[in-house]
Amino acid sequence: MAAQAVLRSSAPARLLSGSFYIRKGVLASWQHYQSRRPFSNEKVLVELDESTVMKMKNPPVNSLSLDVLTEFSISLEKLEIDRGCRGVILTSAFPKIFSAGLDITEMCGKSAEHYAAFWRAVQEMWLKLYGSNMVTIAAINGSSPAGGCLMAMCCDYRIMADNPKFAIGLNETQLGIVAPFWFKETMVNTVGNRVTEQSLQLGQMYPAPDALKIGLVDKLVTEEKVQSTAVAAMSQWLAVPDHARQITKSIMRKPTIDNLVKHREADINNFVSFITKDSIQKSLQVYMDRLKQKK
Ligand SMILES: CCCCC/C=C\CCCC/C=C/C(=O)SCCNC(=O)CCNC(=O)[C@H](O)C(C)(C)COP(=O)(O)OP(=O)(O)OC[C@H]1O[C@@H](n2cnc3c(N)ncnc32)[C@H](O)[C@@H]1OP(=O)(O)O
Repeated sequence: MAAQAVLRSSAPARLLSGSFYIRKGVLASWQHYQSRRPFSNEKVLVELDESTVMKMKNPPVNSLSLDVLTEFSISLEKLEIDRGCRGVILTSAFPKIFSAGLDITEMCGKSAEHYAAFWRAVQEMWLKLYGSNMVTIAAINGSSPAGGCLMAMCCDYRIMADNPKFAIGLNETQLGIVAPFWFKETMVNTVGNRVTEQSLQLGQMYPAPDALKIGLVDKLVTEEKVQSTAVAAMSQWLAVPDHARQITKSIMRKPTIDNLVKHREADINNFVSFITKDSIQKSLQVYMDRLKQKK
């Protein structure tokens, strides 16, 4: 029930509405006490040290299952209403993998109701992260295909481990599926139209150095320095007055967010009718089999 309640609330209210601050003020004291403690979730750890760090921990590859997405949205919502938290670093608990993207098993052989619930959870994660009032920094400590890349692109700043074996991109077409319009818009807002057009059609994954060249990530550092560099970047971003930074972020992102909010139900219906097609189910199955065979 709690998960559903959170999943129905919408992120733009956080980024765009003044009432958010009133709510923050009223609830601040007990929330401050509550949320300054680390959360002990199963698959999304929230550590409150020098900086607030959200660590995805869904072995083996941090695929974004319905559970992970739900837990992620709830954790982010908790931080969002915590006045003591102005910024969050998003990373992975595992070396070498940031996130393998959406959990393909959630999109195979399930009911239409399941697909609809799953897709709503994907949308909610995006609305909350892309629409966050907080400074969000992705510490990309490994590969990050598709939904993993989307999460990273939702952040304000991206630091990636400097290893050409780690790649990032929206590779959906390689699976025989299509990145929806709001994935596309997030990428356009990050790297521009021309690069997005080519990347999406080819389903291109960019090794870290190439990701830096096209502006998909902002900085490369050695694997060991990813998190400390994120902490340093966070202090830089937090030196800017919150209200000015938040309004600017909102001006930049509002049209993209509004577009999904407006078409949210149609987007769910589109996803369900697309993913239930036999040909798409077959493509996903072939892709999964190939993943398993590569060992
Ligand atoms: C016209 C309108 C359109 C409307 C919308 C329509 C369509 C919907 C679009 C949906 C958008 C989709 C977004 C996505 O995110 S799809 C997921 C894409 N992800 C990938 O392609 C990543 C695949 N995985 C990998 O490339 C590699 O696993 C790796 C992440 C680079 C890690 O490599 P490695 O360390 O070598 O691990 P393994 O490959 O051995 O994998 C370990 C086990 O994990 C399983 N696995 C991997 N990825 C996933 C995944 N995304 N979901 C579920 N399971 C995954 C893999 O099969 C291995 O399992 P096993 O141990 O049981 O063999």
